[in-house]
Amino acid sequence: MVNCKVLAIANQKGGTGKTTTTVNLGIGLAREGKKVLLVDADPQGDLTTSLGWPEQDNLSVTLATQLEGIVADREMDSHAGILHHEEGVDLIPSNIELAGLEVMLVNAMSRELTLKNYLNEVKRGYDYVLIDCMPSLGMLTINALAASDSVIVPVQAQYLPAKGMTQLMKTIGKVQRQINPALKVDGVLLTLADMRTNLARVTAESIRQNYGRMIKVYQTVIPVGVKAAETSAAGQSIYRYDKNGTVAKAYASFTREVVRDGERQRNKAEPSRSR
Ligand SMILES: Nc1ncnc2c1ncn2[C@@H]1O[C@H](COP(=O)(O)OP(=O)(O)OP(=O)(O)O)[C@@H](O)[C@H]1O
Repeated sequence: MVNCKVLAIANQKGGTGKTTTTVNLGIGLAREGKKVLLVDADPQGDLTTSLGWPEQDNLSVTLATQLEGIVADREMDSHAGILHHEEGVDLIPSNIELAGLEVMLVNAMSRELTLKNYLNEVKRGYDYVLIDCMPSLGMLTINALAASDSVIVPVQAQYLPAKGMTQLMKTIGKVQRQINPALKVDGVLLTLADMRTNLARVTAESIRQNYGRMIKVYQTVIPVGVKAAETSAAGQSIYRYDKNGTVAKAYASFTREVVRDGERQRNKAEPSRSR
C-alpha cells in the first residue's frame, strides 16, 4: 500500500494498556476493512501471547530472527514468520530472543534504523502497521519511533503522568531532531479508567495543561472491565470475547477516531484528492 501508516504504541511506564490497545485497535481497524500488521516489539512477547500463541519459545522465526538477518546483512525471506490471526490481522511475533537482539543492536551499523529497514520490506501490503513497544526507552523503542509515522501513548487514567510523560516526550523530541523529523504524536489514550470517578477528566486536563496544544487527548476513554483482563488468556479481541461490553464499545469508538485522523492527515498531505 502506498499509504501505509506505521503507528508506535508507546509508554515506558509498565501496565498502561499498550498491548491491549495494540490488539483491539489492530483488530478494530481490520473490522473497518483495513489490512493490518501487528509487530510485537517487546521481548516479553505479551502481544504474541494475547493473540493466542503462548508457546512463543517454539516459534522458529520471530522479529528477532528478521532483525538479526538485517544486522548480519543476510538474504532473508522477509515474510517468513508472519502469523495470521483468525480475526483478520497479521502478526510478527516475539519472544525472549528479542532481548539478546537489543544488546546486539548497540554495535550494529544503522542501529536505530534496523526495524525501519525490516518494515520497509513488509509494510507494502498493509494499510496500518502497529508496533507494541516495551516499557522502556531503550534501543528497541528508539527503533520503533524511528520506523513510525506517529505515536499513540496509552496512559492510565488513574495517575497524573506528568513525570513519565516528560521523559517520553524528550525521547520523542530527540528522535524527531536526529532520526525521524516526520514523527508525530497523534494523541494520548486514557486507559483503565474507573468511570465512577472523575480521574480520567482530571488526568486529561493535566496533560492538556502540561503539554498545551502539543498533545491531543483522544475523546474516547477506555474503561476498566473484568472481561478485558481475560481476553489475553483467550487469545481473542474484546470484540469477540465480550462484544456488547463497555470496553468493546470504547475500543470501537477509539478505532474510528484513529481512522478519521488517518483520513485527515492523508487529505492534508494530498490536497488534490480531497477536492
Ligand atoms: N480496559 C481494561 N480493563 C481491565 N484490565 C485491563 C484493561 N486493559 C488492560 N488490562 C489489563 O491490565 C494489564 C496491563 O495491560 P497491558 O498488558 O495491555 O499493558 P502494557 O502497557 O502493554 O503492559 P507492559 O508495559 O507490561 O507491556 C493486563 O493484565 C491487562 O489484561
